[in-house]
Amino acid sequence: MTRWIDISQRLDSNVPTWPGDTPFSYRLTWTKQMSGSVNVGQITMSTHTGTHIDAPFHFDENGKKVLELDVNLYVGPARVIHLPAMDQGAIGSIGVEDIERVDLQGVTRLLIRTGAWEERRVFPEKIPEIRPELAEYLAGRGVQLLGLDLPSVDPLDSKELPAHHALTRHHIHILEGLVLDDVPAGDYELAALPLPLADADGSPVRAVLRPLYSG
Ligand SMILES: Nc1ccccc1C(=O)C[C@H](N)C(=O)O
Ligand SMILES: [Zn+2]
Ligand SMILES: [Zn+2]
Repeated sequence: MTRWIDISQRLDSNVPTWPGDTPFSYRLTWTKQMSGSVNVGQITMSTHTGTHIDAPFHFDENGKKVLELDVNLYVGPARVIHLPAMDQGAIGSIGVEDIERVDLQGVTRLLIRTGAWEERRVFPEKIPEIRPELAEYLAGRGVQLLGLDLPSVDPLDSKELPAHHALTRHHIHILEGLVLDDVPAGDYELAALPLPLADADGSPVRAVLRPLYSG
């Protein structure tokens, strides 16, 4: 039995938040001393803080909300690939030509390590973006979940969110804010389940991987 590796951002008061969005906080509503029996906590956070999934309702009024998403998307085999050119500070975009060399045979969950978000404690100023035409290419190869080590699949100042929309149009679901720094490229089993939030536009997840050995 191989062990599960945590690929989630730690949620504490220092976790970076999208500029202007709700800061993360955990506090005790009741202490054990106050209640006489238990500590009871309260969390306040944006649904897009740390490692999280986007529901289509995040960017589409008629899009699915978190509870309507199929849990099967978020558990199962996943391939991790590295785009080493990105972590040299050469921030660009991720398109078909960056992925073309990768064998995507049988890959339904693709996790991309760009290494471009180096200073984890600070929200990045610029990130590589997914070029919208990549959505069609990935969908054509059977990809249904795209995960990245970035806080968004579009440029941070984008209002149109072309990559979010293109991915959704092609039935590819979005997982953001992964921590893949120490994860070698290869095949894994992934679990990154959203909470059963009935009306939500996104959800934090605890994302974990364990190596899959074939043969
Ligand atoms: N938290 C926010 C607050 C304001 C505006 C955007 C956001 C986002 O998180 C959007 C981002 N495009 C995302 O991929 O989830
Ligand atoms: Zn998001
Ligand atoms: Zn997003």
